[in-house]
Amino acid sequence: ANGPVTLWARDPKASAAMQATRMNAARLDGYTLPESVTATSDLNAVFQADTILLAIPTQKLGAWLGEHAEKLRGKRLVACCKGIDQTTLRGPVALIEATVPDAIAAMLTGPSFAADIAGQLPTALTLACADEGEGPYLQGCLSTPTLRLYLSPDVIGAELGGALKNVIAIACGVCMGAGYGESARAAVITRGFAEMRRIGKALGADPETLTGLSGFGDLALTCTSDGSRNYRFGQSIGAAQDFDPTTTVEGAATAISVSNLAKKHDLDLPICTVVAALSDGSITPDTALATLLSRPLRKE
Ligand SMILES: NC(=O)C1=CN([C@@H]2O[C@H](COP(=O)(O)OP(=O)(O)OC[C@H]3O[C@@H](n4cnc5c(N)ncnc54)[C@H](O)[C@@H]3O)[C@@H](O)[C@H]2O)C=CC1
Ligand SMILES: O=C(CO)COP(=O)(O)O
Repeated sequence: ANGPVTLWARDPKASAAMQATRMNAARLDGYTLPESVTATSDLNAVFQADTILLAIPTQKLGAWLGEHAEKLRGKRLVACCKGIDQTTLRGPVALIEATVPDAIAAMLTGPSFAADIAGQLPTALTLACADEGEGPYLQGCLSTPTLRLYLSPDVIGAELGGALKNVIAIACGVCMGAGYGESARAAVITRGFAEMRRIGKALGADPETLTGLSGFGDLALTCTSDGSRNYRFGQSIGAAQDFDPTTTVEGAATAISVSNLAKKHDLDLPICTVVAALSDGSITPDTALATLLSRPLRKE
């Protein structure tokens, strides 16, 4: 809404339809694009901008950045995706920093369903940027009267919160789909949050960041709402129902990355580990439950 904004999509038919109808019927039906938005499939139009928001799913981001690294040099690159890359075990900001080292990297994250933002419902997010000069600039130009951005210098904490809450949301969906109940879901949210803090500590995140919008805030939203695709994916596993494989479910891939991070850093992450196995169908919900409940009793 603060435009002008160029909205790029790979598929020329999809971008032409968006430009003509002012809607994205396939992904965000019922919402009109602001007049300031121009949809295109021409990437050169994107490279003319100084600030680029990247909403490509995390597992595809590294290759896209690598392909266009030269054109992205010196730009402000704001990652909007939430996940940990399976190949490199990096989050979106670390992927940007590794691939386009002279870009200004930032992360926009926190509790926000796309439809809520498009409907101009009140929303608060974290804008994480380690650059003290550019962070406030991005905070200002991406905030609107209904979209309130809080600034953080902690990009590691912000990218971990967004990535890990999706994994815990799958576990919560499984819990509800399998009929384990709301008390069990509350336990998963709480013990999942403990795992998030454990990973954050190992990777150098500020613990305060994980208690903010990008961590606890997004965990609260995604673990309790079937507006979340990760939660719904978990529900389908719990209820042994089919799930549309074309739906973007970042937490399934990220759970595997987290399991590998657990091995690398010698971390005990039981919920994330069972989510990785549940997501690829190698264990059932009842086996996951038995695994978690039979662990030795310990201090909280
Ligand atoms: N939808 C939501 O409410 C929110 C989504 N996000 C994050 O945004 C990211 C994207 O999610 P959505 O936009 O919701 O998913 P989506 O599935 O609606 O859209 C993803 C788009 O990326 C395109 N795409 C896939 N691979 C690509 C590639 N290699 N190059 C170019 N385009 C490619 C797909 O064709 C699709 O149009 C995810 O990381 C998600 O966690 C974050 C906050 C809210
Ligand atoms: O990140 C989101 C909300 O903050 C969207 O969650 P899903 O990707 O699970 O739909």
